[in-house]
Amino acid sequence: MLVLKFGGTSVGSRDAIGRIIAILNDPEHFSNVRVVVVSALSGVTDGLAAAAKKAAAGDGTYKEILTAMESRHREIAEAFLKSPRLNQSNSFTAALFGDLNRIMDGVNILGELSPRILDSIMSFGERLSACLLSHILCESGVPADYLDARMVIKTDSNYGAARYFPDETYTNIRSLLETRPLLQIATGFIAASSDGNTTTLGRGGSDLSAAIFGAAIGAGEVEIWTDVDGIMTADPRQVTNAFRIDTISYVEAMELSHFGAKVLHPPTIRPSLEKGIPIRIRNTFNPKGPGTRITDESVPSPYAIRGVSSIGDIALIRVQGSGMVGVSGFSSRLFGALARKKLSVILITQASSEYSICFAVLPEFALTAAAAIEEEFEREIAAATIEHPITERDLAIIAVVGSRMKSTSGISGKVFHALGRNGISVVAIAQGSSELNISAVIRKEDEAKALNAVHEAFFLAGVRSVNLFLVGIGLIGGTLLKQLEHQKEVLADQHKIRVNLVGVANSRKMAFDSRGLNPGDTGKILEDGEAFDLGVFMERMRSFNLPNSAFCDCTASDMVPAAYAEILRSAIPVVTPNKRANSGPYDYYRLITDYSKDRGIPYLYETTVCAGLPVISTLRDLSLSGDRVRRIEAVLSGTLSFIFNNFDGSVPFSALVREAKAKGYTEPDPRDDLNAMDAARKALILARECGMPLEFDNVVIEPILPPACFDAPDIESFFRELEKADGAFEKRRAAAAAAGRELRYVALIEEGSARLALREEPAESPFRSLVDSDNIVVVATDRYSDLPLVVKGPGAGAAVTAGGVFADIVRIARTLV
Ligand SMILES: NC(=O)C1=CN([C@@H]2O[C@H](COP(=O)(O)OP(=O)(O)OC[C@H]3O[C@@H](n4cnc5c(N)ncnc54)[C@H](O)[C@@H]3O)[C@@H](O)[C@H]2O)C=CC1
Ligand SMILES: N[C@@H](CC=O)C(=O)O
Ligand code: NA
Repeated sequence: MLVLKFGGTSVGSRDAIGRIIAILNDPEHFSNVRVVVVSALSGVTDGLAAAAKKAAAGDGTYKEILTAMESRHREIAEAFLKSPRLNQSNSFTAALFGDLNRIMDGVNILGELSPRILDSIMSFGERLSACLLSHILCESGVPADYLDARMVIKTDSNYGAARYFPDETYTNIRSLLETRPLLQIATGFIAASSDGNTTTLGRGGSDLSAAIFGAAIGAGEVEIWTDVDGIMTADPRQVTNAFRIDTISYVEAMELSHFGAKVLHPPTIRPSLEKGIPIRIRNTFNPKGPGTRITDESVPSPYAIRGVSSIGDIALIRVQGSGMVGVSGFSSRLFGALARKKLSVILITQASSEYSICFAVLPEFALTAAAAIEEEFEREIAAATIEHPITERDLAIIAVVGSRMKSTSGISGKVFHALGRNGISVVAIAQGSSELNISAVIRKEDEAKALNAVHEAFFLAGVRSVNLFLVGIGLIGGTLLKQLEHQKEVLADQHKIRVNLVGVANSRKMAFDSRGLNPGDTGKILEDGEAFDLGVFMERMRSFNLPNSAFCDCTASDMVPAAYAEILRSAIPVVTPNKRANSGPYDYYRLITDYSKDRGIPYLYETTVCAGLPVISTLRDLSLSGDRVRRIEAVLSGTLSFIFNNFDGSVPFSALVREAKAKGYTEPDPRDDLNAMDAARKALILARECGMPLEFDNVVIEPILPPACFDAPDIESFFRELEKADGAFEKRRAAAAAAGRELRYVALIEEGSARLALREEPAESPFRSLVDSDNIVVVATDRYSDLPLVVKGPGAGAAVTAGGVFADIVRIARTLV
C-alpha cells in the first residue's frame, strides 16, 4: 500500500493534474495507492496569506484576490468535469468561498488577524484542491473520496506550526479508512486541535501529512511527488554536475535538508523514521524515474559522502571573554536566552580554550540574537568579563554530509584542501559529533565556488576540471586551442581531465561562457565578442568565481604579466610562455614565485625557457633534491640557433632571419631575437632559478647586429638594414670557417653572473651538434660534475611551445584532488 503526496506545482494547472491522473492509472500505482495527500494549488497558500493581511489592514482588495482564486478553481473544474459532477464541485467551491469571504470580512471589520483565524483561512487552500481533485479522479475513472484531514489528524493548539498527537491520530486514520474502501484524496498541511479548531502543521506540512498517513496505515512507501528527480548530490542550480542520489538514510536526508537541500523539511521524516517507512522523492515530469529512496537501512555508496549542501546567507555571532573560561553553565545560559526568543541556531563552534563561542543564525535573526545575549549577560558585559557580541554578516555555510564519513579517514582533509586550493577562506568550522556532517562557514560570494570545488573533489570519480581563461590567441595561443580541441577526448576518457575554456581574448576582443567555449570556434566567437580590457577580463574571471580556474597568458605583452600577482592573490593559478614577468624587475619575480610557493597556487612557466623542453622543471628538481648548479652553458634562442646552424654561406644572413620568422621561431617582433633580448631574458630566468638575484641590466649581452639595425623604426625597415649587413655577417662567418669553426650564440651562467656572446665553436663543441631551432642547456652541478647534464631539442616553434603550455595546464589539473 502506498501513500502519495502531490505538492502545489503538481496540482497547479490542467497539465499538472493530467500528470497526476496518468500516475494514478499506471500499473505501478493503480490499486496500490491508499491515500493521496495534496497541497493547495500553486500560489494559493501565499495568496490566502496575502489576502488575510490585506483584510486585517483594512485594504478591501482582498476580495479581488479571492474572486480570482475562485475563478481559477472553477476553470480547472470546467476543464475536467461535466455535469452533474461539475455542479457538485462548483457548489462545494462556492460554499467554501462563501465561508472564506465571511471570515475575511470579519477580519476586515475587526482589523485583527489572530494565528487561530489565519490557520482557519489557510485551510481553505487544501480543502479546495483535495475536493476538486477527488471529483476529477472520479470523472476520469479512478473512484476516490475527499478526506478532510481535520477529521483525523489531531494536534495541540500551536497555531501555524502545530504538533500532532501520533497515537490518537493514527487510531483515527485507521478507523476512518476501515469505513472508506475507496482511494482517499486527503488535504495536506491542515489538522485540528483537540478542541476542534483548525490548525496547520507548519513548513513542509503536506509532506508531514503524507508521512502521518503512511505511518498510520503502515504503508509500504510514502511517495513525495515534486518537480525534481530526487535528492541531488548538490543543488543543481549551483552545481551543474550534481546528480540524483539513489538511496539515502533518514538521518542523512535530515542533515542535507537542514543545510538547504529544500526537497524535504526535516520534521516530515520523523513519522516515517519512527515506523521505518521508506519515503521516495519522485518527479511528476519524469514519472518513470526511480527518484530517491529514503530509508533507515544503511545503504552502501561508492562515494565517501552523500551530498553537499549550503545555506547561502547567514550571520555569525561571536561571544568571547575571560568570563567564559572554565565557567560551567555559560553555554546553557547563552542558548537558553536564544531559545526563549525562539531563535534557531544553525551551527555552533567553541574554541577548546573556552574563550570564545560562535554560532550561526539566519541574518534576519541576528539583531534579536545579539540583543538576547546583551540582556542575558548584562552584568558580565558591564564588568567587561564578557565582550559585546560581535556579528559578522554576508557569510554562508557549506555542509558535507554522509554517514560513511565516520569510517573513512581524510574526508575533512579533502574538503579543506578543495576550499583552500580555490582561495576560499574558512571563517568557522563545525563537525557534528555524529560525524555525519562537516560544516564550514565561508564568505557568501564563495558559496557556488565552494559547492562546486567540494562536489568535484568527492563525486567526479577523479575527473579534474580546469576552468581556463586564455589571453593571447596568436601563434602560440592559437596552436594551444587547436591542441586542446584535438586532445579533448583522450584527456577526458583516459586521464579524467577536462579543460573548460571559459574566457578568451586577443588584444581587441574578449568572450566568456562558464559552460565552456568551443576552442575550435574562438575566432568566430571573438568577432562577436566585446571590446578587450584587461581589467574587465580579470574582473569577469574573478566574478565567475569558478572552482579550479586557471589563467594563461599567451601574449608577448608587458601589461598582462603585471597582473599575475593580483591573479595569484585571487587563488587563480597562472601558466605562461611569456618571459616578461620572470625577466622583469627581480622583486616582482620574487613576489610572484614566492607567493606561488607559499600559498600553493601554481605559477608555471616552463615554456619561457627553451619552449617545451624540460629545463625549468629539471633545475627545480635538482634544487629540491639538494643539488647545486655550478655552471650553465646554453644556446637559448631557437631563432639564433636556426640561423647559425644553417649559415653556411649559401643563403644570406637576412634571408635566414626571414625564414626563422616564417617558421614561427621568432618573437612576434623578430628584433627581440636578433638583438639578443630574448636569449638574455631566458638567461636571466635561468640564473634566477639558480638563486642569483640578478636584474636584467646585470646580464652582459654581446650584440650581434650593427647599430643601424637597432635604430630601425619598424620590422620592415629592420629587415632592410639587416640586408645591408649581410656582407659583414658573411665575412665573419667565412673567417671562422677558415679556422674550422662555426658561429653560435651562447649564454654562460656562472658564479653569480650571466653573459651572452657570439662564439666561434670548434667541431667538437656540443653546440655544433645542433640542428634547426635546437636549444641546448649544459648544466654542471655538484652531482653532475664530471659529465654535465644536457637538455637538448627544438627550442622554438608553435607546436612544441603550445605543447609545453598545455602540459603546464594539465599539471594544474593534477594538483587538484
Ligand atoms: N614562438 C615561440 O617559439 C615561443 C614563443 N613564446 C612566447 O609566447 C608568447 C606568444 O607568442 P606568439 O603567439 O608568437 O605571439 P603573437 O603575436 O602571435 O600573439 C600574441 C597574442 O596576444 C594578443 N595580445 C598582445 N598584446 C596583448 C595585450 N596587451 N592584451 C591582450 N592580448 C594581447 C594578440 O592579440 C595575440 O592574440 C610570447 O610571449 C612569446 O615570447 C615562448 C616560447 C616559444
Ligand atoms: N623567439 C624565441 C621563441 C622561444 O622562446 C626563440 O627564438 O627562441
Ligand atoms: Na622549457
